Amino acid sequence: MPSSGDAAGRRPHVVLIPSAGMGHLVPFGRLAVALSSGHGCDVSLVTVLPTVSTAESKHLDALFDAFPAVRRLDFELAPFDASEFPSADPFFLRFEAMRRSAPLLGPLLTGAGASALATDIALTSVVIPVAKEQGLPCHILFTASAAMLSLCAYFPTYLDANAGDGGGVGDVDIPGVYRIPKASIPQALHDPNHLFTRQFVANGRSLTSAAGILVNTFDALEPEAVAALQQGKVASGFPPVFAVGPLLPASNQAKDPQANYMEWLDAQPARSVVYVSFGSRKAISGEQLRELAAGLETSGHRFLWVVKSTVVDRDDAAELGELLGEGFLERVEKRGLVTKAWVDQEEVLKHESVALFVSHCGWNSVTEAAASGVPVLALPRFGDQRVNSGVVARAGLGVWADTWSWEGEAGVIGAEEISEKVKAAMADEALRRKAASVAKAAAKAVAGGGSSHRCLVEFARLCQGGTCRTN
Ligand SMILES: O=c1ccn([C@@H]2O[C@H](COP(=O)(O)OP(=O)(O)O[C@H]3O[C@H](CO)[C@@H](O)[C@H](O)[C@H]3O)[C@@H](O)[C@H]2O)c(=O)[nH]1
Repeated sequence: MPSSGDAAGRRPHVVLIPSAGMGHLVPFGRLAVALSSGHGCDVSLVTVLPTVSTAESKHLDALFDAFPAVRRLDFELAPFDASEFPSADPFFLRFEAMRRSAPLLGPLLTGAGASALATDIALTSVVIPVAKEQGLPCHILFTASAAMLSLCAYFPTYLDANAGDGGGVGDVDIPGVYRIPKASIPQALHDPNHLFTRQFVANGRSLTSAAGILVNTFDALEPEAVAALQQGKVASGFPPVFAVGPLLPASNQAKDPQANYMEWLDAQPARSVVYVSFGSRKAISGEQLRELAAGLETSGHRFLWVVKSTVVDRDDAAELGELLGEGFLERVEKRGLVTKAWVDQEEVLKHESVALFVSHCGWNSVTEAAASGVPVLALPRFGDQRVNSGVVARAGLGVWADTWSWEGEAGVIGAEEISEKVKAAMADEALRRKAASVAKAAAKAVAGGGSSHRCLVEFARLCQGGTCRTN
């Protein structure tokens, strides 16, 4: 039953505070739509200004237009002198600006009449203290996999237990989940003194301060990790965990009027196209791009390849043709489309011509492939993407070519290997059937009475001031 209000009949007002980057903003927008449309919550989505990219501004504008029930709560960052950090990336600068603007957040939340908050793991050190001051429960929407959440939750304990072993990190056997091999763990975590590792450990410890943790996954996709987290096997004192995914696309992507990829897909035979995309962030080097181009060419298959300037190393910011190898675009003209546009990935994955998704396994892409039943050929690059690729392989949603040699996150996979893997995955009927069954399980999870739907109901009840029955 959706919550219908507190004793005085008031609906809970959940304020969502995302961190920067499309990979984080997209699931927050989807959660906002889900909570406001079917679960009796008033929902505000904090829009941090200025946004870090035009993709973000366009995405937010399209979302608020399409879903007026989601309130826009603008949060103007206090000006600060970014030249203090000459070589910092935009995401670090955004975090620093948020940290410095934290005193402005309390009045914003009071003014909005918030009754509960949900924020990103990256912002807990900023938001949880403000929530405490305001007496508001603060939840986390974890935007990566439950496997990654369990690694994050367990990692502080793991490091404490292995402190005497020369400080290195090996395989990590997460209680109740499974053993994550060293080669899958984000590379920076191999060094316990790395800044990223210290932040990861701080994030892991902060999880127990949250009132609840939402994860964009579902029971059937990650049965071990979801159960272990919900049963408190991974870390003690863990808050309730709500597996609410796949958070469904809200069909609200900002459309690029110049882009012709849908017409191109319409003209291709059913289940003939390999869709290739590596998310919204820098994820692939120029050298890897050229190997991928050559691999796609020799595979002989049709392909739609989304190459973003932000996905290309800054040093390689050349024209596409030059970037992908001489004559490539001309040679593949009849069977390949390479675009720099922002595509509506949901629409692409649902298109009947698409047969395979060559993906970096950013978690949103994995959940979208799961919802669409398109098999994944995992080509992870950095951060959580190897852990996610392991999930993809375990669930039968795709193949992770873990025979691909591990040469660190900057390693390059050769054209021949890519070509062989693409050909094998395109010919794999059993894989196609398994991916379709994952999509059925995803649809069941989010339908009324399904596991993810029940978790959202429980979450809304908790925001209402009720008790939680999920865990
Ligand atoms: O042309 C495009 C490109 C991307 N997308 C969407 O943008 C999102 C991208 O998210 P994701 O697939 O997760 O990739 P990243 O942008 O790389 O995501 C970052 O955030 C994720 C969630 O925390 C992590 O799992 C990744 O490793 C991290 O790089 C997805 O919803 C895509 O559908 C589009 O719709 N059109």
